[in-house]
Amino acid sequence: MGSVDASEKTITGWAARDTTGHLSPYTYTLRRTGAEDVVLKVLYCGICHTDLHQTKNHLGASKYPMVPGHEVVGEVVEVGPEVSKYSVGDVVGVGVIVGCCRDCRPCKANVEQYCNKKIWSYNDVYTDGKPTQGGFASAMVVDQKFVVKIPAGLAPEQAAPLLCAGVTVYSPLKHFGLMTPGLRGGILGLGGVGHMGVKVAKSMGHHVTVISSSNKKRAEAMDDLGADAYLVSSDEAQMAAAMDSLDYIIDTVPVKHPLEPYLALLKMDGKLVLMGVIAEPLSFVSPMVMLGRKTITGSFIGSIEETEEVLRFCVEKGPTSQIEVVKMDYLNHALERLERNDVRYRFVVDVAGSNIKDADA
Ligand SMILES: NC(=O)C1=CN([C@@H]2O[C@H](COP(=O)(O)OP(=O)(O)OC[C@H]3O[C@@H](n4cnc5c(N)ncnc54)[C@H](OP(=O)(O)O)[C@@H]3O)[C@@H](O)[C@H]2O)C=CC1
Ligand SMILES: O=C/C=C/c1ccc(O)c(O)c1
Ligand SMILES: [Zn+2]
Ligand SMILES: [Zn+2]
Repeated sequence: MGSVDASEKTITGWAARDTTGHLSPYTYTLRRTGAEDVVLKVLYCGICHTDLHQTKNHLGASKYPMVPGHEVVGEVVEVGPEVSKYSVGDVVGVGVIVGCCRDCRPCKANVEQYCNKKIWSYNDVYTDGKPTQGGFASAMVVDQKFVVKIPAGLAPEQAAPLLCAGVTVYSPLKHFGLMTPGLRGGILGLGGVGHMGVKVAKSMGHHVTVISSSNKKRAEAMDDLGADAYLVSSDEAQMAAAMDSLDYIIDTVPVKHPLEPYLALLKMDGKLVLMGVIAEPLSFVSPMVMLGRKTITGSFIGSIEETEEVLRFCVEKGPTSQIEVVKMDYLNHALERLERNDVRYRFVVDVAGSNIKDADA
């Protein structure tokens, strides 16, 4: 049993106000702690490309002011009276989803990320009618169902990228039966999600080929991340030599791009798993999938269960995220660098170390 603070907390987050995506301090109130709510002091929050899509309204549904951030690691500072899973002082994580209906087929199958009534951790409306706000803030209040424990052996800043990027690659590999050692995988786009793809797939015993838009990341991919091969997508000779060689490709490119060059890399029955959030039609001619019985599919983050699993997997098998830790006053600069593909490979904001001044403090 925990104690409930009956007052609303006034806190500060960094919010985008319009489609420029520029973030600045914003004061708002958190809901009163409900029976099953966990209040966390945010320690670290990773910056995902989705934060850019949302703050800049790439998907056309952004609502402002918007405090982004969905790779949140925090310390529990208060729990509601019916919280059984967490206690004050626990280090916990929150990802993309903070609510679901609990009654539909996906919810009953514990794949709540596919619930049509899911509630996003920001840019959405909570059950009390208030906007949800994310992790670039001093604190969050989250229902315990959408909170995961950060296991011992994982540094909090290291854990942050696993809560979106990590589980986003783990979930389809598991769901599509692609965890068998010896498989040959491709990672298209070596950014935040892509680099976790290399690390997780290597830890599963796969032969991993990075497919990148330039040669700039070759040495790092091979020497630091452990990739086995590296292709530059514009190099026709390299791409032709690699035809019919991959069991799957995890495609993380965040902008419109042709699919056919990558379908050609797949073996018979190979799978192209789309991850990038792209609000424009992508195209391919049907023989590219028919002649080889290939699959184009997609996958959306992972469930809470899979998030707990990927955290354990990383502790047991050892893959770590490669991060650049920055303070909150670097957030806009970090987003600009992310937009111009200048990060190796995930920014993580040291929120607690940034001395955010809350009105209540
Ligand atoms: N499906 C899901 O559940 C999830 C989807 N996403 C989405 O996945 C995509 C990737 O996210 P994330 O890894 O954080 O993004 P990053 O920006 O960190 O990485 C994207 C990578 O794609 C490549 N790329 C090719 N063309 C471009 C371009 N024009 N601009 C930028 N990058 C380009 C780059 O790799 P290289 O230099 O090797 O070419 C780049 O590093 C985003 O659309 C994001 O919204 C993210 C998380 C979960
Ligand atoms: O970063 C995680 C979110 C991914 C995402 C996938 C699909 C979609 O329509 C989104 O708005 C976000
Ligand atoms: Zn994300
Ligand atoms: Zn549901």
